[in-house]
Amino acid sequence: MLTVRAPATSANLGSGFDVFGVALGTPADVVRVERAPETTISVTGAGSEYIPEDPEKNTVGAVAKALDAPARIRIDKGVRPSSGLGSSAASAAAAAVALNALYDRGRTREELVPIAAEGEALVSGEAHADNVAPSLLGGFTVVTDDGVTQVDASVPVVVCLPDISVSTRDARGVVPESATMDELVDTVGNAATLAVGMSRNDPDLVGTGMADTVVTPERTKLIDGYDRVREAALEAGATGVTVSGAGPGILAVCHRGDQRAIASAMVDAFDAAGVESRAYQTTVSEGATLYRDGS
Ligand SMILES: Nc1ncnc2c1ncn2[C@@H]1O[C@H](COP(=O)(O)OP(=O)(O)O)[C@@H](O)[C@H]1O
Ligand SMILES: N[C@@H](CCOP(=O)(O)O)C(=O)O
Repeated sequence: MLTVRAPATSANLGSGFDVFGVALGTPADVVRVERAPETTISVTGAGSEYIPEDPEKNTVGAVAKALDAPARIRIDKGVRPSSGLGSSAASAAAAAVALNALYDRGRTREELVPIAAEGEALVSGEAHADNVAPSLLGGFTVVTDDGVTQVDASVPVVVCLPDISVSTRDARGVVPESATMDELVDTVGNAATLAVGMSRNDPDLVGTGMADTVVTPERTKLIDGYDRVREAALEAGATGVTVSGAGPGILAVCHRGDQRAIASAMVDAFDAAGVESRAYQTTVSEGATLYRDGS
Protein backbone atom coordinates (compact mmCIF):
# COMPACT_ATOMS: atom_id res chain seq x y z
CA MET A 1 0.00 0.00 0.00
CA LEU A 2 1.18 3.53 -0.73
CA THR A 3 -0.01 6.68 0.99
CA VAL A 4 0.23 10.24 -0.32
CA ARG A 5 -0.63 13.49 1.43
CA ALA A 6 -1.41 16.27 -1.06
CA PRO A 7 -2.03 19.83 0.10
CA ALA A 8 -4.88 22.21 -0.48
CA THR A 9 -4.03 24.99 -2.90
CA SER A 10 -5.12 28.52 -3.64
CA ALA A 11 -5.35 29.36 -7.34
CA ASN A 12 -5.47 32.65 -9.24
CA LEU A 13 -4.18 34.92 -6.39
CA GLY A 14 -6.25 37.71 -7.96
CA SER A 15 -4.20 38.82 -10.96
CA GLY A 16 -3.17 35.31 -12.11
CA PHE A 17 -6.50 33.85 -13.24
CA ASP A 18 -6.00 30.23 -14.40
CA VAL A 19 -2.20 30.75 -14.18
CA PHE A 20 -1.00 31.26 -10.58
CA GLY A 21 -1.32 28.87 -7.65
CA VAL A 22 0.24 28.15 -4.26
CA ALA A 23 0.41 25.04 -2.10
CA LEU A 24 -0.87 25.54 1.45
CA GLY A 25 0.57 23.91 4.56
CA THR A 26 -2.90 22.88 5.68
CA PRO A 27 -5.48 21.37 5.07
CA ALA A 28 -4.64 18.32 2.91
CA ASP A 29 -6.11 15.13 1.42
CA VAL A 30 -4.61 11.72 2.18
CA VAL A 31 -4.96 9.02 -0.49
CA ARG A 32 -4.06 5.32 -0.06
CA VAL A 33 -3.71 2.98 -3.04
CA GLU A 34 -3.30 -0.78 -3.58
CA ARG A 35 -3.13 -2.63 -6.89
CA ALA A 36 -6.49 -4.12 -7.95
CA PRO A 37 -7.98 -5.59 -11.15
CA GLU A 38 -10.28 -2.60 -11.47
CA THR A 39 -10.54 0.81 -9.84
CA THR A 40 -12.75 1.23 -6.78
CA ILE A 41 -12.96 4.38 -4.68
CA SER A 42 -14.05 5.07 -1.12
CA VAL A 43 -14.22 8.54 0.40
CA THR A 44 -14.23 9.63 4.06
CA GLY A 45 -13.64 12.96 5.80
CA ALA A 46 -14.65 16.56 5.10
CA GLY A 47 -17.65 16.81 2.79
CA SER A 48 -17.34 13.16 1.75
CA GLU A 49 -21.13 12.92 1.51
CA TYR A 50 -20.98 15.24 -1.54
CA ILE A 51 -18.24 13.35 -3.36
CA PRO A 52 -19.08 10.54 -5.81
CA GLU A 53 -17.32 7.18 -5.38
CA ASP A 54 -18.02 6.24 -9.00
CA PRO A 55 -14.60 6.23 -10.81
CA GLU A 56 -16.27 7.91 -13.80
CA LYS A 57 -17.22 10.88 -11.58
CA ASN A 58 -14.37 11.18 -9.07
CA THR A 59 -11.19 13.06 -10.05
CA VAL A 60 -9.00 10.15 -8.90
CA GLY A 61 -10.86 7.83 -11.28
CA ALA A 62 -9.82 10.04 -14.20
CA VAL A 63 -6.21 9.91 -12.99
CA ALA A 64 -6.25 6.11 -12.64
CA LYS A 65 -7.59 5.88 -16.19
CA ALA A 66 -5.00 8.31 -17.59
CA LEU A 67 -2.14 6.35 -15.96
CA ASP A 68 -3.73 2.97 -16.85
CA ALA A 69 -3.32 2.12 -13.16
CA PRO A 70 -6.36 0.31 -11.70
CA ALA A 71 -6.36 0.35 -7.91
CA ARG A 72 -8.32 0.21 -4.71
CA ILE A 73 -8.23 3.89 -3.77
CA ARG A 74 -9.17 5.29 -0.38
CA ILE A 75 -9.50 9.06 -0.03
CA ASP A 76 -9.49 10.77 3.35
CA LYS A 77 -10.66 14.31 2.65
CA GLY A 78 -9.10 17.12 4.63
CA VAL A 79 -10.03 19.67 1.97
CA ARG A 80 -13.77 20.32 1.83
CA PRO A 81 -15.22 20.20 -1.73
CA SER A 82 -16.42 23.38 -3.45
CA SER A 83 -14.27 25.46 -1.13
CA GLY A 84 -11.91 27.34 -3.43
CA LEU A 85 -9.07 25.39 -1.86
CA GLY A 86 -8.53 22.93 -4.71
CA SER A 87 -10.32 20.04 -3.06
CA SER A 88 -10.85 18.03 -6.23
CA ALA A 89 -7.27 18.82 -7.27
CA ALA A 90 -5.73 17.67 -3.98
CA SER A 91 -7.24 14.20 -4.43
CA ALA A 92 -6.17 14.11 -8.08
CA ALA A 93 -2.60 15.18 -7.28
CA ALA A 94 -2.32 12.65 -4.47
CA ALA A 95 -3.65 9.87 -6.69
CA ALA A 96 -1.28 10.82 -9.52
CA VAL A 97 1.78 10.58 -7.23
CA ALA A 98 0.55 7.39 -5.57
CA LEU A 99 -0.42 5.50 -8.76
CA ASN A 100 2.71 6.62 -10.59
CA ALA A 101 4.76 5.01 -7.80
CA LEU A 102 2.48 1.97 -7.39
CA TYR A 103 2.85 1.03 -11.07
CA ASP A 104 6.42 2.35 -11.55
CA ARG A 105 5.24 4.60 -14.36
CA GLY A 106 8.34 6.79 -13.97
CA ARG A 107 6.61 10.12 -14.64
CA THR A 108 8.17 13.25 -13.17
CA ARG A 109 6.05 15.55 -11.02
CA GLU A 110 5.89 18.00 -13.96
CA GLU A 111 4.66 15.20 -16.24
CA LEU A 112 1.95 14.35 -13.71
CA VAL A 113 0.45 17.87 -13.94
CA PRO A 114 -1.61 17.30 -17.14
CA ILE A 115 -2.57 13.84 -15.90
CA ALA A 116 -3.94 15.17 -12.60
CA ALA A 117 -5.64 17.98 -14.54
CA GLU A 118 -7.78 15.34 -16.31
CA GLY A 119 -9.69 15.13 -13.03
CA GLU A 120 -10.36 18.88 -13.08
CA ALA A 121 -11.82 18.61 -16.57
CA LEU A 122 -14.25 16.05 -15.17
CA VAL A 123 -15.61 18.30 -12.41
CA SER A 124 -15.27 21.86 -13.67
CA GLY A 125 -15.53 21.40 -17.43
CA GLU A 126 -11.95 22.53 -18.15
CA ALA A 127 -8.58 20.91 -17.46
CA HIS A 128 -7.25 24.00 -15.65
CA ALA A 129 -4.00 22.96 -13.95
CA ASP A 130 -3.50 25.89 -11.58
CA ASN A 131 -4.52 23.79 -8.54
CA VAL A 132 -2.94 20.44 -9.40
CA ALA A 133 0.42 22.05 -10.26
CA PRO A 134 1.10 23.53 -6.79
CA SER A 135 -0.37 20.48 -5.05
CA LEU A 136 2.15 18.32 -6.96
CA LEU A 137 5.14 20.65 -6.98
CA GLY A 138 4.69 22.85 -3.90
CA GLY A 139 5.49 26.56 -3.54
CA PHE A 140 4.26 29.07 -6.12
CA THR A 141 3.47 27.83 -9.62
CA VAL A 142 2.84 29.51 -12.95
CA VAL A 143 0.92 27.37 -15.46
CA THR A 144 0.82 28.29 -19.15
CA ASP A 145 0.28 26.39 -22.39
CA ASP A 146 4.07 25.93 -22.48
CA GLY A 147 4.24 24.14 -19.13
CA VAL A 148 4.78 24.90 -15.45
CA THR A 149 7.30 27.14 -13.69
CA GLN A 150 7.75 26.68 -9.95
CA VAL A 151 9.53 28.56 -7.18
CA ASP A 152 9.74 27.54 -3.54
CA ALA A 153 8.09 30.13 -1.34
CA SER A 154 6.98 30.35 2.29
CA VAL A 155 4.80 33.47 2.42
CA PRO A 156 2.42 33.50 5.45
CA VAL A 157 -1.28 33.29 4.60
CA VAL A 158 -4.70 32.93 6.17
CA VAL A 159 -7.55 31.25 4.30
CA CYS A 160 -11.02 31.81 5.68
CA LEU A 161 -13.62 29.27 4.57
CA PRO A 162 -17.28 30.25 5.00
CA ASP A 163 -19.92 27.62 5.50
CA ILE A 164 -21.33 28.10 2.00
CA SER A 165 -20.55 26.30 -1.25
CA VAL A 166 -19.63 27.79 -4.61
CA SER A 167 -18.94 25.26 -7.35
CA THR A 168 -16.00 26.01 -9.61
CA ARG A 169 -18.19 25.23 -12.61
CA ASP A 170 -20.72 27.94 -11.55
CA ALA A 171 -18.00 30.47 -10.70
CA ARG A 172 -16.42 29.99 -14.12
CA GLY A 173 -19.77 31.04 -15.58
CA VAL A 174 -19.39 34.63 -14.24
CA VAL A 175 -15.90 35.22 -15.69
CA PRO A 176 -16.07 38.12 -18.20
CA GLU A 177 -15.48 37.19 -21.83
CA SER A 178 -13.13 40.11 -22.50
CA ALA A 179 -11.02 42.82 -20.85
CA THR A 180 -10.02 46.31 -21.94
CA MET A 181 -6.45 47.33 -22.78
CA ASP A 182 -6.28 49.35 -19.52
CA GLU A 183 -7.32 46.25 -17.58
CA LEU A 184 -4.76 44.18 -19.44
CA VAL A 185 -1.96 46.62 -18.57
CA ASP A 186 -3.03 46.68 -14.90
CA THR A 187 -3.20 42.89 -14.80
CA VAL A 188 0.28 42.43 -16.28
CA GLY A 189 1.69 44.92 -13.75
CA ASN A 190 -0.01 43.25 -10.81
CA ALA A 191 0.86 39.73 -11.90
CA ALA A 192 4.52 40.63 -12.43
CA THR A 193 4.67 42.32 -9.01
CA LEU A 194 3.18 39.22 -7.40
CA ALA A 195 5.61 36.85 -9.12
CA VAL A 196 8.62 38.92 -8.03
CA GLY A 197 7.15 39.02 -4.52
CA MET A 198 6.87 35.23 -4.39
CA SER A 199 10.42 34.72 -5.55
CA ARG A 200 11.59 37.12 -2.80
CA ASN A 201 9.16 35.84 -0.14
CA ASP A 202 7.96 39.43 0.19
CA PRO A 203 4.36 39.61 1.54
CA ASP A 204 4.07 43.31 0.68
CA LEU A 205 4.78 42.78 -3.02
CA VAL A 206 2.60 39.66 -3.11
CA GLY A 207 -0.30 41.49 -1.42
CA THR A 208 -0.04 44.46 -3.78
CA GLY A 209 0.17 42.19 -6.82
CA MET A 210 -3.02 40.32 -5.89
CA ALA A 211 -5.15 43.29 -6.98
CA ASP A 212 -7.47 42.41 -9.87
CA THR A 213 -10.22 44.39 -11.59
CA VAL A 214 -11.32 41.78 -14.13
CA VAL A 215 -12.36 38.40 -12.68
CA THR A 216 -12.36 38.89 -8.89
CA PRO A 217 -15.10 41.59 -8.71
CA GLU A 218 -17.54 39.25 -10.45
CA ARG A 219 -16.68 36.36 -8.15
CA THR A 220 -16.99 38.35 -4.92
CA LYS A 221 -20.71 38.82 -5.67
CA LEU A 222 -21.14 35.07 -5.05
CA ILE A 223 -19.70 35.31 -1.50
CA ASP A 224 -21.98 36.77 1.22
CA GLY A 225 -19.97 39.13 3.45
CA TYR A 226 -16.90 39.35 1.16
CA ASP A 227 -16.35 43.14 1.41
CA ARG A 228 -16.72 43.12 5.19
CA VAL A 229 -14.28 40.23 5.58
CA ARG A 230 -11.75 41.81 3.23
CA GLU A 231 -11.81 45.12 5.15
CA ALA A 232 -11.43 43.30 8.47
CA ALA A 233 -8.42 41.34 7.22
CA LEU A 234 -6.72 44.46 5.88
CA GLU A 235 -7.35 46.32 9.16
CA ALA A 236 -5.82 43.39 11.05
CA GLY A 237 -2.62 43.64 8.99
CA ALA A 238 -3.15 41.65 5.77
CA THR A 239 -1.03 42.95 2.89
CA GLY A 240 -3.56 41.74 0.32
CA VAL A 241 -6.89 39.90 0.18
CA THR A 242 -8.61 38.09 -2.67
CA VAL A 243 -10.93 35.22 -3.52
CA SER A 244 -9.22 31.84 -3.16
CA GLY A 245 -9.69 29.93 -6.42
CA ALA A 246 -13.30 30.17 -7.48
CA GLY A 247 -14.37 30.87 -3.87
CA PRO A 248 -16.01 30.92 -1.42
CA GLY A 249 -12.70 30.72 0.50
CA ILE A 250 -10.97 34.08 0.98
CA LEU A 251 -7.17 34.32 0.94
CA ALA A 252 -5.22 36.91 2.96
CA VAL A 253 -1.44 37.32 2.67
CA CYS A 254 0.47 38.76 5.62
CA HIS A 255 3.71 39.03 7.58
CA ARG A 256 4.76 36.23 9.92
CA GLY A 257 3.10 36.63 13.31
CA ASP A 258 0.00 38.41 11.98
CA GLN A 259 -1.94 35.25 11.05
CA ARG A 260 -3.78 34.82 14.34
CA ALA A 261 -5.21 38.37 14.45
CA ILE A 262 -6.21 38.22 10.78
CA ALA A 263 -7.87 34.81 11.14
CA SER A 264 -9.91 36.00 14.08
CA ALA A 265 -10.91 39.26 12.33
CA MET A 266 -12.07 37.36 9.24
CA VAL A 267 -14.13 34.83 11.20
CA ASP A 268 -15.71 37.64 13.24
CA ALA A 269 -16.57 39.61 10.08
CA PHE A 270 -18.24 36.58 8.49
CA ASP A 271 -20.08 36.06 11.76
CA ALA A 272 -21.35 39.65 11.65
CA ALA A 273 -22.66 38.92 8.15
CA GLY A 274 -24.52 35.88 9.51
CA VAL A 275 -22.14 33.34 7.97
CA GLU A 276 -20.25 30.69 9.95
CA SER A 277 -16.65 30.13 8.91
CA ARG A 278 -13.32 28.68 9.92
CA ALA A 279 -9.83 29.99 9.20
CA TYR A 280 -6.58 28.19 8.40
CA GLN A 281 -3.41 29.98 9.56
CA THR A 282 -0.67 28.63 7.36
CA THR A 283 2.10 29.42 4.86
CA VAL A 284 2.88 28.64 1.26
CA SER A 285 4.39 25.15 1.62
CA GLU A 286 5.65 21.99 -0.03
CA GLY A 287 3.80 19.74 -2.47
CA ALA A 288 2.53 16.15 -2.25
CA THR A 289 4.47 13.75 0.00
CA LEU A 290 4.72 10.01 -0.69
CA TYR A 291 4.88 7.48 2.18
CA ARG A 292 5.75 3.85 1.31
CA ASP A 293 4.21 0.94 3.22
CA GLY A 294 3.00 2.99 6.15
CA SER A 295 6.34 4.81 6.61
N1 LIG B 1 -11.88 13.47 -5.09
C1 LIG B 1 -12.69 14.54 -5.07
N2 LIG B 1 -12.54 15.48 -4.13
C2 LIG B 1 -13.36 16.56 -4.08
N3 LIG B 1 -14.37 16.78 -4.95
C3 LIG B 1 -14.55 15.88 -5.93
C4 LIG B 1 -13.71 14.73 -6.03
N4 LIG B 1 -14.13 14.03 -7.10
C5 LIG B 1 -15.17 14.68 -7.63
N5 LIG B 1 -15.44 15.81 -6.92
C6 LIG B 1 -16.50 16.78 -7.20
O1 LIG B 1 -15.89 18.00 -7.57
C7 LIG B 1 -16.68 19.09 -7.12
C8 LIG B 1 -15.79 19.99 -6.27
O2 LIG B 1 -14.82 20.53 -7.09
P1 LIG B 1 -14.72 22.10 -7.26
O3 LIG B 1 -16.08 22.68 -7.52
O4 LIG B 1 -13.64 22.33 -8.26
O5 LIG B 1 -14.30 22.57 -5.82
P2 LIG B 1 -12.89 22.69 -5.21
O6 LIG B 1 -12.48 24.06 -5.48
O7 LIG B 1 -13.06 22.50 -3.77
O8 LIG B 1 -12.04 21.66 -5.88
C9 LIG B 1 -17.81 18.53 -6.30
O9 LIG B 1 -18.94 18.46 -7.15
C10 LIG B 1 -17.35 17.12 -5.98
O10 LIG B 1 -18.40 16.20 -5.84
N1 LIG C 1 -8.59 28.94 -12.02
C1 LIG C 1 -9.71 28.22 -11.48
C2 LIG C 1 -9.35 27.78 -10.08
C3 LIG C 1 -10.45 27.07 -9.36
O1 LIG C 1 -10.00 26.75 -8.06
P1 LIG C 1 -10.94 25.97 -7.03
O2 LIG C 1 -10.07 25.76 -5.84
O3 LIG C 1 -12.10 26.83 -6.75
O4 LIG C 1 -11.32 24.68 -7.71
C4 LIG C 1 -10.91 29.17 -11.45
O5 LIG C 1 -10.76 30.26 -10.92
O6 LIG C 1 -11.97 28.82 -11.96
